[in-house]
Amino acid sequence: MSGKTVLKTEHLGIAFGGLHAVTDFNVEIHEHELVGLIGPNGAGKTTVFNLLTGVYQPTEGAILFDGQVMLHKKPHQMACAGIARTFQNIRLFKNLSVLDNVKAACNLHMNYSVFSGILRLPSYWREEAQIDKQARELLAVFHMEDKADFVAANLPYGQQRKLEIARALATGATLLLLDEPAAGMNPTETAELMETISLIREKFGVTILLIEHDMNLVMNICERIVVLDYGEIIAAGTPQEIANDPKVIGAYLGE
Ligand SMILES: Nc1ncnc2c1ncn2[C@@H]1O[C@H](COP(=O)(O)OP(=O)(O)OP(=O)(O)O)[C@@H](O)[C@H]1O
Repeated sequence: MSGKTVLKTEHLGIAFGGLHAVTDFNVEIHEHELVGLIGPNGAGKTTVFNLLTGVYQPTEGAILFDGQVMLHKKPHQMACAGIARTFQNIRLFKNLSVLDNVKAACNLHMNYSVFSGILRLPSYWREEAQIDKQARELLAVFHMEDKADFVAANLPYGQQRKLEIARALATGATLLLLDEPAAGMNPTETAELMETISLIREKFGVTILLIEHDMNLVMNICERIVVLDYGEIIAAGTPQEIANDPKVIGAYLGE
């Protein structure tokens, strides 16, 4: 596999009391890769995302991001380092406009001081104008520029999901973790989402790890797939290899 390693986990694991939700999770993901993380309900997929984003601290193993060991990092520190995510249940600022949702994420890297922000000094306005421009450009990539002033809660479901991805990208992330991006979407919205995911990978050069139950989406756009069952990796490989793996078939059929 070519390209530098963006994310590496070494024997990553977490136990909640006696329950080992994730055990000995080892993956290596390279720059620009699009990797799927699949598995039956309760297999530990979201827990892996919570570990990678600092929501949970591992009880075993390590996470390396861009070659750095990410030890005891909080969610905002993971975001600043370049790991952004979306959620299974959409978490937008529902009462804010579409544009403000994206701008709030851009603010992660704002440089003006609190002082110039409070006093509205020229440096604040310069940066504010720049962020406005960036946010609108990002919305245009998602064909949502005409929705900039809509209240987020009023968008159709599929567009709320797209906005969540736009917001994750606006943080300047290099690794995007998408938790069931197609959940609740109709086939047309899912097809459009698949195009959007491919497009943003090309345009922004991001690396993507996605959890998804829609096998059509996973098999079509992922280059590699990692399969979890009862918190452990039972298979990893190309979509073709995964589709024919007896362990995977067994896990899905509950054997
Ligand atoms: N904070 C927690 N405390 C206790 N148990 C937890 C916690 N978070 C997750 N678990 C347990 O860890 C296991 C894995 O859950 P997780 O949500 O990661 O699965 P999943 O693969 O994402 O499932 P789904 O596809 O249904 O979303 C489950 O048994 C769950 O109950």
